[in-house]
Amino acid sequence: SATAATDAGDMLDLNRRYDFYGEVGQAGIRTPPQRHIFYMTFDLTSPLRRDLQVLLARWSGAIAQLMQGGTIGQVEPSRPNATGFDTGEALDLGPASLTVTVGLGPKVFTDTYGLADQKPPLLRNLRQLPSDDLKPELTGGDLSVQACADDPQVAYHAVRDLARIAKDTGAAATRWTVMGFGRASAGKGQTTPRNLLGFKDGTRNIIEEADFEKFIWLKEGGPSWQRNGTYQVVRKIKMHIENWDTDRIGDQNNVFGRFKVSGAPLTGAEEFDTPDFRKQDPGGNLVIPATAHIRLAAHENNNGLRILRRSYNYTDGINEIGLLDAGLLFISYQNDPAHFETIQEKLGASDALNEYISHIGSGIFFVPPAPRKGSYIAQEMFT
Ligand SMILES: C=CC1=C(C)c2cc3[nH]c(cc4nc(cc5[nH]c(cc1n2)c(C)c5CCC(=O)O)C(CCC(=O)O)=C4C)c(C)c3C=C
Ligand SMILES: [Fe+2]
Repeated sequence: SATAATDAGDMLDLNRRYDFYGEVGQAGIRTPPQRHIFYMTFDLTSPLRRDLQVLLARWSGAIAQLMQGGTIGQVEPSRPNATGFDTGEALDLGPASLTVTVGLGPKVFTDTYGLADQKPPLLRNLRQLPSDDLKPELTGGDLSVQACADDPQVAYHAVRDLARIAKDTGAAATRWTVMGFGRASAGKGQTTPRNLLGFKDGTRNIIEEADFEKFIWLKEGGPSWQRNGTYQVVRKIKMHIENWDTDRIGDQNNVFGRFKVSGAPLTGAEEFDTPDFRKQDPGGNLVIPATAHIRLAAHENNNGLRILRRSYNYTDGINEIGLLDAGLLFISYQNDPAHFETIQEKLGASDALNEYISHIGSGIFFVPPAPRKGSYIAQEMFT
């Protein structure tokens, strides 16, 4: 059709704002995906516990103000020789549904910071997975910041001003970053968007509250302050889109096990029809092929495992040989990082999509619950 999606969750309201404090998990996880992301990781640069503590406190205060559409300090100080605190480029743009989600990497929970005994029980580096082609400069990080908004400049401003605070405290320095667009996942009330391969992405995602309780928020194990936290896995996945564009449509549909335009499974007619993984054609071949992405990833074929996907499309422009350089910033949330590994172990080994993608970046972070008002992210781990 020639019209844009008009589900309630697709309507842009640049005055919409979310709360940083007091929610179950941090904002930016269950929040219906906004249109843009600026994702950045940081390395810790100070060995001092106090510096990390001050950074998390100052980030929290700043994020709370930014999510309300405010500045984090003066843009134009009255004394002419003073420096502005807020860089100013988001003035007048509104809150634009900004959420900033902060994650803590494995190095936070070490003796360096006296935090080894506070380590989230399941936090560790991901194991090496089949088909990994990870570049060190796009991998790892001790802190992550996921800023999402309906205006890209609002998201960028948030990350930029948080990076300034990191530098100012001497606690952390930038490591790797991805700017993404065209949310490649759907939340409640949203039309399923498309990734850069042209397929609807996010059809069978976690939506219901009961599933968030079951698969996303941490409920037990570890220190009590970690309750309602979750684990964030991020993968920068390059897509060889120029090769993809030369592939026959029948093959493209077989790669995913779905029809490109409707998003319906190859065994159905409508997007939300349940795939029938047993169905065979008259020749005895599986209608959804053995190597189809959805067959390998579906909870029916993974002992009921489900993860929340909150990905975005990205482009890095043109590569060194003149090809379009683009892909998917895949972000998933789950209450055990092994759930991601179990699915990716299968995908990395057998997915027909592997011909067209490479996992080039990776990170894993514990995302603490939302702080209470007057408190800051992970404050309890310092007490
Ligand atoms: C390890 C987890 C996953 C990675 C990595 C991943 C990469 C990836 N996916 C697409 C496109 C689609 N994925 C779809 C479904 C889907 N993908 C995963 C997991 C990973 N994907 C799951 C768990 C599911 C749901 C499976 C199911 O229950 O049926 C789909 C189909 C539509 C949908 O349900 O979202 C598409 C399309 C790309 C392009 C990609 C890497 C670049
Ligand atoms: Fe997928």
